Amino acid sequence: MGNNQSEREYEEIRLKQTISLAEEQLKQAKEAAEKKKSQIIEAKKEVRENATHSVTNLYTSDGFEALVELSQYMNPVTDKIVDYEEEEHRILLLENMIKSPYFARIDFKFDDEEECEKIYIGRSSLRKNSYQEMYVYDWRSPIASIFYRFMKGEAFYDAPCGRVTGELKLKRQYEIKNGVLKYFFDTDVQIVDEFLRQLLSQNTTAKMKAIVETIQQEQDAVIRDMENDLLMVQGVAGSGKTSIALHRAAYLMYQGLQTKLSANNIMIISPNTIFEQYISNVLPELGEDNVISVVFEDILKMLLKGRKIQSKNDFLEKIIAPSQYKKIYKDSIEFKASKLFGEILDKFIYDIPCQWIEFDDVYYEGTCVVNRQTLQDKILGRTETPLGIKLEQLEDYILELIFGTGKGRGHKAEKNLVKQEIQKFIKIDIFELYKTLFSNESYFFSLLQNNNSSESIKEIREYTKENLEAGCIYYDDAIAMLYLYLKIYGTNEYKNIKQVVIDEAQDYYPLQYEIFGLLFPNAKFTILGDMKQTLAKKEDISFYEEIHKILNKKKSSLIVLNKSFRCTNEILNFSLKFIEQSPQIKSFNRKGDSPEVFIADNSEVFIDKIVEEVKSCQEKGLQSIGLICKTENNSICLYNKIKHKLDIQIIRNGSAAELQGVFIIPVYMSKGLEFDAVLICDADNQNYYDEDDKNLLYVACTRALHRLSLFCEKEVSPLIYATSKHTKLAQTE
Ligand SMILES: Nc1ncnc2c1ncn2[C@@H]1O[C@H](COP(=O)(O)OP(=O)(O)OP(=O)(O)O)[C@@H](O)[C@H]1O
Repeated sequence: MGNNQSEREYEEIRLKQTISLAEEQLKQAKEAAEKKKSQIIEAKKEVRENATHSVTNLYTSDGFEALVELSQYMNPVTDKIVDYEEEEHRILLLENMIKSPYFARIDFKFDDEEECEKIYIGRSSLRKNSYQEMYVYDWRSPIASIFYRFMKGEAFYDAPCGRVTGELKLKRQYEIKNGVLKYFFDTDVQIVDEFLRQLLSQNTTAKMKAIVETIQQEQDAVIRDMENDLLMVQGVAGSGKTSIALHRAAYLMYQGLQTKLSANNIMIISPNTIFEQYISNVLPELGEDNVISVVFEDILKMLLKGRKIQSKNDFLEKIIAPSQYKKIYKDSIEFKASKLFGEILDKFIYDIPCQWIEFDDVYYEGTCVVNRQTLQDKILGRTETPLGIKLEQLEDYILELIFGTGKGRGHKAEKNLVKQEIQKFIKIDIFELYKTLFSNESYFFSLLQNNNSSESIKEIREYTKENLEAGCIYYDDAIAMLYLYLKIYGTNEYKNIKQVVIDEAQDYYPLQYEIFGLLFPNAKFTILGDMKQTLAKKEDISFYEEIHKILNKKKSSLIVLNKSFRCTNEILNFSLKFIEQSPQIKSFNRKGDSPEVFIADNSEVFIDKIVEEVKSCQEKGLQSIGLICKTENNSICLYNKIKHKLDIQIIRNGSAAELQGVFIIPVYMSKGLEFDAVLICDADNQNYYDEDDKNLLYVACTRALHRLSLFCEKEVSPLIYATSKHTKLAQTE
C-alpha cells in the first residue's frame, strides 16, 4: 500500500507528536497517581489513629456522634481512592494510546470555515492541556460519527449545540502497532472492504474483540441511537448484534458522562455464563469498566431464594432432545410464559385477599382487637400498593392497635407471640400459592374463561399439578412464579438500572418481557435477536411488535440487519437452507471451502473421520474447533468415544476454562459464540427431523467462521439430505 512520500512523512511526524504528548501526560499521570497513593496511605493512617478512639467509644459515648466523627475521617479517604482509581484508569488509556493512538482521520471543512480540519479518531481522546487542542477524538464523540456514516462529500453530525454541516474531504485509516505506523490508506480508493475482509479472515480468539475500527454505517446507527426508549434489532446470524450491544454500552457510558450514567447503571442480560465469559473482554478493550451482566436464571434464583429450581440447561435439554414428552414440555412453557397466563396470574392475584387468604379476628388478652372484615377491607383498599406490601403493613397496624405507637411499648416476647399469629395469614409462600392455582381445577378454568380450555391446557394443568405436588419447580414454572412474586412484592433490586441490553432476545417468552418491565421500571431497553435462531419455538417479525406492546415505551424502533460478517459465503449459503430464506440476507463476500457431509456406516469409521477432520483443521492453522452436538447426552457420548484420540474438552453445566482449542458443546450452549471450524457430529435422522431442528441446525452451522462439516452414522437427517446440493456425500467407508 504505497503512500505518497510527503504524506507518509507528514503522518510519521504527526504520530511522533501524538505519542510524545501521550508520553508526557502518562508521566504526569503516574506522578499524580503516586502522590494520590501516598495521600491515601497517610489518610488511612490518620483514620486508624483517630478512629480507634471513636470505635472504642462507640458504646460508651453517644454512638451516633462517634459514627459521624468516623465518617468525617472516612469520606475523604473514599474520595481519594476514587481519585486514585480514575488516575489509574487514565494511565491505562494513555499506555494504550502510546501503542496505537488512533485508527482513522477525517478532513472536514466546516461550512463556516475556510480551512479543513484534520480530525484523528482513536479509542479514547487526547488533548493538549494548555490549549485544549484535540490531538485525538474519542470514537464516540459526535464528530467521529462522520467517519462511520459518510463517504467523501457533504456530511454532518449532531452535536449538543445542534446539527453541524460541512464537507468531508478525506477519509483515512491507519494500522499502528506498538507505536509504529505500518500503513495507511484512503477509503476513496475502495480498499475498506479489503481491509475488513482481511480482518474477518483471521482466526477467532477465545474472547470477543472490539470492532471500533470497522463499525459499519448501519451498525453505527444502532450504537449511537439516543432517540428511543426501546430499540430493537433483528439481525441475521453473525450480523454483529453482540458486538453492537457492547459498543453501544461503551457509547452510553460516554454519553452518560454528564448524566453520571456509569457501568453500574447498565445491565446486559446474557443467555448463559459461557457467553458472559466470551464477551467479557470487549469493554475493557475499549477502556471501559465491564457493565453488570446477568443470566435470567440467576435473577430467578436470587428472587425465589430457598427453592430448588430446574436449571435452564436441563430444561433446554428436555425441550430439544428427542422424546415422547417433548410436546408437553413445549406446550407447557408456551402457555405458562405467555401473555395470557400473565393475565390469568393477574386475576388470581386480584382474587387472593377474598378467596385465598383466611383472615382471622385478632384477639389479645381475651378481647377482639380487630375483626377479619376490617383486615380484609384494609387489603382491598389502596389498590396501587402491591398486595404483599399491604399485608406486611397489616402487621404494623395490628401491633400498633395492641401495643400503641412509640418505641419500647409492649414486651418483646409478647410482641413476638402476636407477630407469629399475624404471620399465619399475612405471609405468602409463592410456591404454595402457585400450587393452589393448579390444584383447583374449576377455579383454574374459571380464570381462563372463554380464552382456552383445550385438551392441551387440561394436560398442562394436570402435568403441572403433579410436578408441583412432587415439589419440583421446572424452569417454566419458576418464570411464572417470579412474575407472581414481582406482582405481589415488587422489588427495588434494579431501580438504579437505566439501560438494559438483552442479547439473544428471541429466546425469551412474553412473560419474561413482562418480568423485565417489572424488574427495570426506570430503564431504556436495547433488544437484539434473530427470530430464526430460536430454541424450540417459532417466531416471526410480530415477535418485536409483542415486545413493544409489553414494554410499552414511548419511543421505539426496529432496525433490521441483513449482512452477516461471520461466515464465508459457502457456509452462509449452506446454513440459509435450513430457514425460510429472506432474499435480503447477504454475507460479507468472503470465500472458503464448501461445507461437507460425511456419512459412516459404523461407529469406528465415524469417529475416525471426525478425528481426521479435527487434525486437518489444526494443520490448516484453525485454532478454535467446536464439535457441536444436539444435546448434552450426545456430547458426553461423543466425548467418551473420542477423548483418547484427541486433546479435547467438553463443555458441561455452562462451564469452560477457555474457548480455545478443540471442544464438544451442546448446540444450545453454543449460541452467540463462534469457532474457526465447526463439526456437527450427530447430523442423523434421529436427532434432526422437525421444524425446530431446522433452527438448531441454522444456529450450529452459523457458528463457523471458516470451515463446516457434518457427520452422522448411518441415516443422515432428512433436513440435511434435502439441502445436500452443495455438499459431497462421502461414500460409506
Ligand atoms: N463491523 C465489523 N467489523 C469487523 N468485524 C465485525 C463487524 N461486525 C461484526 N463483526 C464480526 O462478526 C462476527 C459476528 O459478530 P457477532 O457475534 O456480534 O454477531 P451476532 O449477530 O451477535 O451473531 P449471532 O446472532 O450469530 O450470535 C464477530 O467475529 C465480529 O467480530
